[in-house]
Amino acid sequence: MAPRGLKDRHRRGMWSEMKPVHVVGGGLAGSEAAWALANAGVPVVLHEMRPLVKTDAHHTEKFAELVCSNSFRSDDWRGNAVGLLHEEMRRLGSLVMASAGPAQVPAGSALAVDRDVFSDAVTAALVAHPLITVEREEIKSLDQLLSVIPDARSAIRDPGANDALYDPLGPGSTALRASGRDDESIIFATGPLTSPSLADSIRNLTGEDSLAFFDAIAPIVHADSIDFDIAWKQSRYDKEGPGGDKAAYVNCPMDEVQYVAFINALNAGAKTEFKEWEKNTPYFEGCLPIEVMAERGLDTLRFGPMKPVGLLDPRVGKRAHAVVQLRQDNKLGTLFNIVGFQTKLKYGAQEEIFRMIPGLQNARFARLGGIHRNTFLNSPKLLDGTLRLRAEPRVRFAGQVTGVEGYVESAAMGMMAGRFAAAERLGRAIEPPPATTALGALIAHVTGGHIAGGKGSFQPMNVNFGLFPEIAAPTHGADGKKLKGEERGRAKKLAMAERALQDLNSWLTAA
Ligand SMILES: Cc1cc2nc3c(=O)[nH]c(=O)nc-3n(C[C@H](O)[C@H](O)[C@H](O)COP(=O)(O)OP(=O)(O)OC[C@H]3O[C@@H](n4cnc5c(N)ncnc54)[C@H](O)[C@@H]3O)c2cc1C
Repeated sequence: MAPRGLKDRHRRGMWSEMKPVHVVGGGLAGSEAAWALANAGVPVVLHEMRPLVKTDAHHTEKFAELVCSNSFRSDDWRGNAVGLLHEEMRRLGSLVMASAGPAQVPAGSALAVDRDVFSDAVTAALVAHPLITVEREEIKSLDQLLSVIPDARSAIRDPGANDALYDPLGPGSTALRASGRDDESIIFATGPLTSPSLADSIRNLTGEDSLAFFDAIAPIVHADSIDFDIAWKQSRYDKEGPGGDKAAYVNCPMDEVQYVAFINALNAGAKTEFKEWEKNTPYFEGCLPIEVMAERGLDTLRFGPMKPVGLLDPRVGKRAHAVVQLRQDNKLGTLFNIVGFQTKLKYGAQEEIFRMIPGLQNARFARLGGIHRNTFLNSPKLLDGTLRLRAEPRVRFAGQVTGVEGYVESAAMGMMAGRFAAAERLGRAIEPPPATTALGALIAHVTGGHIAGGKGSFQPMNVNFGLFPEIAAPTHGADGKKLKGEERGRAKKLAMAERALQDLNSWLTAA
């Protein structure tokens, strides 16, 4: 997948003089960052600690491993912000998007993949690229790849103080060049499970002490252990997927008595104990453990992941009181994950309680749910507009550790960090994409565009239209009729998406 001519130019030694950019972490973000750099003609050393050092969630040594769900969520750019992000990434040559296409499995209007086919494709592309060298090692501290660390704490007290000094095109460049430090460039894309020693080093440099909190993993069930005399296949509201498939999900119905018993069992089930350092750390709101939702009230789950709307139980010809949905997890269709059922219940309790779900009474679990750490920076305070650490601008961050949430968002932030670092290395000016685009809106979120002065409490976020600048919503449809409620909302999203793609194209042309 490397662009034509790159291999030849590499063989002729055109880049032999150029110092590589180091990318630490070969997850979603690190893979995209390495790809963006290498395709711009910049050599890359990609450092990945797996399989020598493991994380609590990864199971393989592949790049861009999907640790939980196999879904990149909606692929519809016209009505959904993550679908728009897919489209923008495709236009910028995303490796993740290119590898997802051939790995796709049925999931209605969502883009879901066979996780092995997907990661194999990303890994093969990176390993084959002539400008990418892979090093399997843990980078234990920020300064392991840097010659000298400046007085970071003073820069934290006065954010931006180092900006001019380190700007490769700015007034301080000459002094840095003389010291041989201006061509050092590292992207840390070590993700929510950044190894503890590196996390300590980041904390020491930034002075931040609130880098960790958690979210949880949903269980995966073997398809042949689902009882299809009870469960049935149907997409919510019979929404069509790409191949016209209206039955992408497996649905397990519950009546009121079964539902109440299930909630009681969740509330009583044995939970994983929090470690001392994990206490008082908040969850991702979008990824709450099922038992935490159950604690919030009897009907919370019925209005969340167990909502029965848009689904008709064919056995009785009516809507169930609650429905548990499962989504295909691999290309073969042999595994299904329980949608939204991330959990911190103990393994024994999970098997017992999830087998109370009608249709899953004999379920065999390929993977049970789990609990994990999530490491992220207070980015509005720490990072500049091109994702550089203000206190040490030779260092960039990318991916989930910057405070975005989700596979696609993490990959997007890797792609942008790679493009910024490539432009810097090649001596080209680069502006972040406009905030009217999904990519620009995400960067604005993490670098403080939406939090005045970078103050306030910063929380990781999925891409959503709430991050985009306002647009006047169309009041009338193409047929001249006045739009109402939901119609107007849809028209507004479409207008925002069209504006985004237009602005992205202008930005790409100007770059
Ligand atoms: C358990 C779990 C479940 C999740 N479930 C979902 C989900 O279902 N859907 C979703 O959209 N998002 C999910 N996320 C959130 C997030 O989108 C993913 O974690 C995503 O993989 C983040 O991409 P990343 O590239 O930033 O980090 P990662 O993909 O985790 O990549 C980071 C890489 O850095 C390596 N690394 C770490 N420290 C070092 C070091 N010191 N030296 C060298 N290498 C290092 C790791 O081994 C890893 O390969 C989940 C996160 C976790 C932890």
